Amino acid sequence: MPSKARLYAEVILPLPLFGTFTYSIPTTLEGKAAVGHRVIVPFGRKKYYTGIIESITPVAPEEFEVKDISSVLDPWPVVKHPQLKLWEWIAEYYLCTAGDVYKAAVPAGLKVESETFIELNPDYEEIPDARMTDREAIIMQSLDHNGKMTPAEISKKTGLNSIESTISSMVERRMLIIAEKLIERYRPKKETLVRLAVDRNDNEAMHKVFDAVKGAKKQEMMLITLLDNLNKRQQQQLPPEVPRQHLLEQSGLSPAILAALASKGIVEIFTREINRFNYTGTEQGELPKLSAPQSEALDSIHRMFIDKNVTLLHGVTSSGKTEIYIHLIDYILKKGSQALYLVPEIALTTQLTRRLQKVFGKRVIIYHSKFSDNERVDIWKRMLHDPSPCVVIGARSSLFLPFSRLGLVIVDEEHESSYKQFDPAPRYNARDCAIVLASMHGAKTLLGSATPAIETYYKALNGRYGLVTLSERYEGVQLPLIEIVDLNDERRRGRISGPMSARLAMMSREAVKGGEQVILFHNRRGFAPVVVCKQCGYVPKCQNCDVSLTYHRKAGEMVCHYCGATYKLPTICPACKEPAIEVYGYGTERIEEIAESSFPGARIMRMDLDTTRNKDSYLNIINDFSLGKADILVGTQMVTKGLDFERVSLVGILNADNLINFPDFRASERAFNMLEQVAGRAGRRNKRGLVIVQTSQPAHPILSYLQAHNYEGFYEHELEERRRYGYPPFTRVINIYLKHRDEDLLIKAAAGYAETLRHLFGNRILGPDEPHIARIQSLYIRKIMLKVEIQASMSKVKAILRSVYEAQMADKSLRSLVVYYDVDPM
Ligand SMILES: Nc1ncnc2c1ncn2[C@@H]1O[C@H](COP(=O)(O)OP(=O)(O)OP(=O)(O)O)[C@@H](O)[C@H]1O
Ligand SMILES: [Zn+2]
Repeated sequence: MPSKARLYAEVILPLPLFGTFTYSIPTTLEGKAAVGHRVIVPFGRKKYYTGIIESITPVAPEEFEVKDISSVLDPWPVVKHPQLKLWEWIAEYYLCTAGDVYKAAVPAGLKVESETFIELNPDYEEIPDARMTDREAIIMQSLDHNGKMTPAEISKKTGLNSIESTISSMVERRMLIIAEKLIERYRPKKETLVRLAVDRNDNEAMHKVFDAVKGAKKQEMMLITLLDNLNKRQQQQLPPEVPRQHLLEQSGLSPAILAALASKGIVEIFTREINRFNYTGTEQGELPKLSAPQSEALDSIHRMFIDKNVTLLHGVTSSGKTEIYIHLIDYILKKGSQALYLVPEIALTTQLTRRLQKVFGKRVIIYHSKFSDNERVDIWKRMLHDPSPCVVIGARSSLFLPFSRLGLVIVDEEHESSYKQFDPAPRYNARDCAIVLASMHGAKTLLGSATPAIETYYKALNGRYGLVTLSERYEGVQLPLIEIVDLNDERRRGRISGPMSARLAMMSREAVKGGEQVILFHNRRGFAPVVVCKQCGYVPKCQNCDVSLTYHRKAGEMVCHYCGATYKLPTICPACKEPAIEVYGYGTERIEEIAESSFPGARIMRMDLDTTRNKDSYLNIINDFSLGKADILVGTQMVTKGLDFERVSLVGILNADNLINFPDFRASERAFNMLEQVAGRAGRRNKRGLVIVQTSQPAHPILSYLQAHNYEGFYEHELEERRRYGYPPFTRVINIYLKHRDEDLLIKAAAGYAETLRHLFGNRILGPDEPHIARIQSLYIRKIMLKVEIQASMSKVKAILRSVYEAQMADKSLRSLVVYYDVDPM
């Protein structure tokens, strides 16, 4: 029998393993399995995963036996061509695997995976004298009672801990069997509807229907409610069906009544899948009218885009960058394309959504990680099947949505470090990926900021990017006045108690009295960042991380801000046994409390990680503050950027030292940006705002640039430092992280690794160093830094890094060493 040539698929799996995996396409699936499709494939001994087909080839792999694809999940590709190209680029550039990118890019609901279930072996015959331990008996009973369960469920049901070894011994003795089952996590949303089972225009039939409910008052009422609704819907040209819930609520009758009508064959009750994506936006409204400088800037952007793919809009805070973005988006939508509007933090989507919906109505799509997985799948599906013009507002992961005709990407606050994902891989910078994504679509990118990243401004000045400047605030409001308060001096003069100088307290009080609002910014959350024994100096640390704990009073516990582990505050010092544990310092929780007592009558709100755990909490805080339901907003960096509150006249920065003193080459840049941004929240309308900066280093150069709102000056100063010490934009930095449970082994391994690298890269290698936090989640950490000249070939550099990795890992004793890279660290 002449065998037809087979086809093979290269499949990306959601696993941290390099490369793609080859599967054969069974003849039954030929034509159905194509690039970008979701497929279920077997992997390892028993597992099944959802993979994405990256490519198809007729060339059979030589060395090994390939397995078949088990099934193809959809009749269409779930990932489109430019997206796959972006994934490839990210994996290559950020030195991670395609699987890492896949995991981050696609909502979990689209990744059906197999899960391990344990069940009783129906063929197991109890041998009369076989001994069973108590634990085994309990597990047997529970499985008999509940049917198959995952190991975790068994643990929960039986209350037994560490059951893995018990289970595996029972499996070996054939008492239990392991089954793999595919779990689909995505649940489509369903709507239950009611329609009439007979033709409403058929008088005879309708007579019979009314006869059938004669005497049954409630059924008759229900029927009339239904008919009423159907009439109304007919007038509105809507389909002849009514949501069941609506009928029940309107009639005030029970589901049993409706069921009775159904059993008499009068109505039909049926369900239908609906997209959670909410189409109920308002209709398209007016575009904002631009001021003269804004229109000029918009024209310049259009002109820049003629020969530049990327343009930087450098506009001071409250200059109306958002309004310009809105005009650009409108232009793109009218051309029939889609736009992506990236913001660095979810908090920013709330105010923006409202501003954009006013103009673009239901064409605004919001996407970020606070959406439930089901909601994310629904948005994904909508984007997949509906290529019509839309604007997506989102945090970094919205980059991965299946755009079909992207025409414009806006990266607002492009300097923000939160665009960089630090953990887990892919450690990508969404701004830089957005530029690549746009170019893959032939689209343009607009970067916007009042404080551009040094690298971005450098590229703009050198002509790589277009540059458009907007140097005045909307309606010519002056940039806020910056007043520096010297904390040391205040202490000497006894003019400070607690976290607030007398000056800041007085100005806050005055602002509130005058009906204005105040933002107090402090970049530490919790109640007190220092817990210490007064007697012996003992400081409680996280058991998993090299981090001292922060006391959270409301929760009544100490928290590790790295891994989230919580501990009880000891009353007695575990080291010296004295009851001398004290808490010091200030976090936002404590500042809120102090503000409450210092400003009696003032209404105070707090916005930080602890008060914004769920999706609506941002919205509520921002809305309430906008509506003037509070006078003072205390917050962490969340309050610093992009937010637009009309009545804020005073911003207090409680401790600028926390920002300035950071041992890393980006510290000054980060501090300047954050200070300028938070200052920019003050006095955005009408009156000039005031910013009070408390610091013990009043002469620090950053602060004088801040006082003059002199971004260019700061840039020149910082660029000189970067040049002198060989940092970006003059070099490219790749940090190589090594982690291991065993510190001694790690120290040796890191020294060896750095030595090998130094042979190849010379003095471009720095370290190994112990990072600021040298142990996280029980793993010790060392960092090696590689700085390469900007002209060097990155593909060569990366090839060398890979070969070093392979050579090092050949040493069996380093098997469990974790190695990863952070390319362009922030
Ligand atoms: N052309 C305009 N018409 C009406 N209002 C405007 C106009 N331009 C700006 N504004 C108002 O001025 C305020 C500041 O504008 P916007 O928030 O766009 O500034 P921004 O440049 O994005 O500032 P930031 O960098 O601080 O985020 C907003 O409340 C906005 O509505
Ligand atoms: Zn920890």
